[in-house]
Amino acid sequence: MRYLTFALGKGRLAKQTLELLEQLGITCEEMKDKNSRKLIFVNEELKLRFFLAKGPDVPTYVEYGAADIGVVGKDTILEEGRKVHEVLDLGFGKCKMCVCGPAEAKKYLEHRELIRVATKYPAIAKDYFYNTRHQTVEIIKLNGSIELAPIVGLSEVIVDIVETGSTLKENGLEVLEEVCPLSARVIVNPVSMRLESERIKELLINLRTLLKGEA
Ligand SMILES: Nc1ncnc2c1ncn2[C@@H]1O[C@H](COP(=O)(O)OP(=O)(O)OP(=O)(O)O)[C@@H](O)[C@H]1O
Ligand SMILES: O=P(O)(O)OC[C@H]1O[C@H](OP(=O)(O)OP(=O)(O)O)[C@H](O)[C@@H]1O
Repeated sequence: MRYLTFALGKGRLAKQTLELLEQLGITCEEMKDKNSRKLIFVNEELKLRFFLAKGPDVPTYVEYGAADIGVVGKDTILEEGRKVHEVLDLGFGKCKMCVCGPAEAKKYLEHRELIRVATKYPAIAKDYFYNTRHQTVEIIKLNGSIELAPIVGLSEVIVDIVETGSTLKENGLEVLEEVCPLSARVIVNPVSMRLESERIKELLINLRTLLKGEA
């Protein structure tokens, strides 16, 4: 039997993903060793391999088949646009992609003005402004602390993730429009989906049953 390989996004989603897999009896003891510099972890008994990667790299590993299955935020799936099957909403990591800014920026949206939009998600921002709002804008890619942009005058608005809203509030900004809801999703390589359909289907059925029980 060949190994089934999982790519998990580092950071916020990793812990809950591992906890969920553990509830299905899929454990990887080695992965819990915080001092280890090892990148790939193996469960010999179940013939499974796991690795942690930067979120945006997860769909890349899955598209190329270097991982059969991945767990990543919906934002990353939309932004990366990779050829993968999105098969399950895990229901955690819930947040929203929003257009945010100071209250005064509402008028730029109402009048569809040529404004600057700072974001870590240029593809999502472009799709939203051009295809949904039909508004021409200049998109500026940033890599973090996006809320700074309208404060220091880099852009009129931002497109960013909002969870509790406290980052916005503490910086005098607000949600101006909601782009889409987000949560952690399971993605699968299209070829693996056919070649390993039995094992993958069983895993998905077990995950769905577990999630229903938790709902
Ligand atoms: N408050 C939040 N901020 C950012 N992402 C969140 C939040 N709540 C849930 N998420 C989800 O968690 C995923 C992973 O977020 P995390 O910040 O760990 O990774 P990242 O954005 O790639 O971070 P970094 O750039 O710091 O490595 C996001 O893609 C998103 O789907
Ligand atoms: O609505 P809230 O609960 O305040 O969460 C939203 C904030 O969290 C994320 O930033 P993150 O902590 O990932 O840091 P970053 O801005 O450097 O990416 C996101 O980009 C927002 O800034």
